[in-house]
Amino acid sequence: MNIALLGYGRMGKSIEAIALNRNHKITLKIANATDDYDFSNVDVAIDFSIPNAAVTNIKKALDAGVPVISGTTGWLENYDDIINYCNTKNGTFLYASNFSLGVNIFFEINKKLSQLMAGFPDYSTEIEEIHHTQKLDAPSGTAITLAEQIIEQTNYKNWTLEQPKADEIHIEAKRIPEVPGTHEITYNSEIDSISIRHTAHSRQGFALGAVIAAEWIKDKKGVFSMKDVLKING
Ligand SMILES: NC(=O)C1=CN([C@@H]2O[C@H](COP(=O)(O)OP(=O)(O)OC[C@H]3O[C@@H](n4cnc5c(N)ncnc54)[C@H](OP(=O)(O)O)[C@@H]3O)[C@@H](O)[C@H]2O)C=CC1
Ligand SMILES: O=C(O)C1=N[C@H](C(=O)O)C[C@H](O)C1
Repeated sequence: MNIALLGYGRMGKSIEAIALNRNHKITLKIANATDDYDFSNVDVAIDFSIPNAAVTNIKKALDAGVPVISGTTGWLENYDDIINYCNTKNGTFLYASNFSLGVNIFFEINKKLSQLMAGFPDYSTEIEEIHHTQKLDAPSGTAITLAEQIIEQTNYKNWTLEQPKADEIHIEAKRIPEVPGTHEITYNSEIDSISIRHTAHSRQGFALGAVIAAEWIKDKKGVFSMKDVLKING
């Protein structure tokens, strides 16, 4: 399979290593907006760039009729626009705030736990995410997905990085050198606390998940999620 890497930073390089190891070729690398987007020899595009570049990168791939997966976070205010654009072009698109198998299992645990906790209003919910100091966005895309899952199951209406109101989930975003990504959800009452945590030990899981998603999506049409790729029921 011929892959375009839209973004060639930490994730782009990790994806390249795994893709080559799985006998794929990297036939296009875009490192900034002025590069030549020549998709003529590309089967799938993988976007791990920066929040300001993701929308343009995704649209350029869709314009070229190339299936595109995006792991870039911090651009989701434009998600609906991208879905409409993809459908108009009869294209193929998949976004995931987190491509690792472990976090996608963790998402299911989060959903189940929040369903259970919805019946126990003495507990309040908070989310902590920890990432490396180069990360441009806060909170992480993964923390937003976790918060949205909880909001769907409970009386919480929103999330906030600030001091939370009663109907808001507080997300604490910590930046510590070299941390690949840690997410913890805690339910606190006066009596006790219940926590679930996912800790990434490296970027390997994100990169492998992205390559597996690219292999899966290559010949498909439509809009997909990692639940489709990993065949998660829930
Ligand atoms: N969904 C998931 O599983 C994961 C998502 N991510 C997300 O992926 C994104 C990338 O992360 P990471 O690799 O660590 O970040 P990096 O900063 O290491 O890489 C991003 C790269 O994109 C480059 N870039 C700038 N402008 C453009 C452009 N117009 N087109 C293409 N590339 C451009 C940057 O170049 P320059 O430095 O010169 O600006 C940089 O090299 C982030 O949004 C992060 O949150 C990260 C890990 C997992
Ligand atoms: O920027 C990162 O590094 C990561 N970003 C993603 C996010 O924002 O959730 C996924 C992972 O946690 C690493």
